Amino acid sequence: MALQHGKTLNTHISPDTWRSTIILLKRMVQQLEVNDVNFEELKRNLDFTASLLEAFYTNRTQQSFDADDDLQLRSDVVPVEVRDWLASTFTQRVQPFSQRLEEKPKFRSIVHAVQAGIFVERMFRKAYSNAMPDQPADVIICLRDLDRWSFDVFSLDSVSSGHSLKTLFIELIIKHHLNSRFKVPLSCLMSFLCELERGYSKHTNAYHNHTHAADVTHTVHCLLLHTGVLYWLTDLEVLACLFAAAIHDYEHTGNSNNFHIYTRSEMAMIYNDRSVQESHHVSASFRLLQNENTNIFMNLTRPEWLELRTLVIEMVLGTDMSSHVLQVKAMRTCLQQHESIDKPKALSLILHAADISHPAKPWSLHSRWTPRLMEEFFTQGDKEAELGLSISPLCDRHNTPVSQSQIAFIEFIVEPTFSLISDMSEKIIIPLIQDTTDPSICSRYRGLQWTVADLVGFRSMWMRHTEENKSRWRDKMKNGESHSYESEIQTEEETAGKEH
Ligand SMILES: Nc1nc2c(ncn2[C@@H]2O[C@@H]3COP(=O)(O)O[C@H]3[C@H]2O)c(=O)[nH]1
Ligand SMILES: [Mg+2]
Ligand SMILES: [Zn+2]
Repeated sequence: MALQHGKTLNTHISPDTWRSTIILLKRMVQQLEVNDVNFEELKRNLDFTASLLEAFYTNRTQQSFDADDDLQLRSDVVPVEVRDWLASTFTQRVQPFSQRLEEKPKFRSIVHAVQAGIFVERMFRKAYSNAMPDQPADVIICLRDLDRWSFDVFSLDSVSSGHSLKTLFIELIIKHHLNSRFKVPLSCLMSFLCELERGYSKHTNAYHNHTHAADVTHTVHCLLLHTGVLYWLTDLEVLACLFAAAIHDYEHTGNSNNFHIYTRSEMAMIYNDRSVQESHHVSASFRLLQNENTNIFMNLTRPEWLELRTLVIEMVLGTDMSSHVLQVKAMRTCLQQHESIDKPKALSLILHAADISHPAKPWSLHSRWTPRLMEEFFTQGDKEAELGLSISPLCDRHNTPVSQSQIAFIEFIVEPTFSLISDMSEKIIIPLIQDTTDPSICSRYRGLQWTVADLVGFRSMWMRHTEENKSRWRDKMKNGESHSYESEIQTEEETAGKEH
């Protein structure tokens, strides 16, 4: 029994986490023995162990991802069209990672980490939001859920009159104290965000618009918070993460990179077919900063600015889906070989995970993103048909198995990525906790202890959602899914009607 457990744990929950749990349980017993019980703490610790056991239980039924065999697509399970799409989108052999200066991960001091833990704990528990004072009441109410994985960005977009990206970005910058730390002029920030939102509307995309950018920015914030990776970062790195998320699809054309390459678009010519759109998103966003009125980083020192730019470029280029397999493989190998984790690689993976996170969110959100994305794919298919090109996989509005493709996307792409993020975060966070030997820090230990609990809870939370979403898609398949877009839109409206 013990051996069997150990085997499963190696893939999903690290021995360090189990050790921390045992310490926690022993501490609870000691407290009970001497009748020194803090009910809040006891409840939190029990929550933690329950979440861990829940994650363990779910893991046993979870299909594991073997990075050595790329996507491991079994032809009897995945339809040909979906397999073609997965292979052409995620396994393209691209250029090796660019050489960067050998950079050892820089840990914030443990004192810093513990302080951050307490700070984050406070952020979570705060019953009010730090919203700008002149925000409408509905916006303030909506932003109270900002730290929650189930935060509804569609609601924020509606109560902020279509300014979810602007509202959310400002809120997060203030929340992380980055405006004061980097002396970001508020007027510049406003103008920059207006331009950013304008760029996201340029091609009137159903999916790749400012709401998606707001969603990804929020998700990056949540990932940093719930995994505890936030404690590992400097303020500048947090700023880089939020900025990269906000700009990561700026001026997206609504087409795939392959479409740009096949049609020899202007962008493909400029960027030599390499990460065509991602290169544009970064380049065009940095161009915005060239203008004095929109230069939100005007008060950064030159080294700060260079470090931020390097990080943002690497993170946004890492959202090119054709680098998915390489990214996942490299991080898996790093974890397996107990190498130190490269910060830019870790942060790129977090942005990539946030970019594909909606299938790991509640169905009420996932079911609203899917038809938007499908409509964008189908619009490209219509263009391809018009141009006499063959229609790309998943882009034929009359013949696309949406449910099957979503199940495959969740199983082969989303779950392995989130599993990796969870493992990586454990590896980053556990040493921060174990190194806590200074007695003055021990008294503040509870903040970080709580974070480990949150990290374990995070794993079981996303697993619950991916399982639920796959099961919803399976039900749709059983009920005879029509391959037409109209039926998907109707489903979305029904869902929204039922759940709101
Ligand atoms: N098939 C499928 N692809 C998705 C889904 N969510 C995101 N993606 C793809 O993942 C990509 C991530 O980067 P982008 O946001 O540029 O474009 C996104 C889509 O191409 C999904 O639910 N299903
Ligand atoms: Mg993109
Ligand atoms: Zn995106």
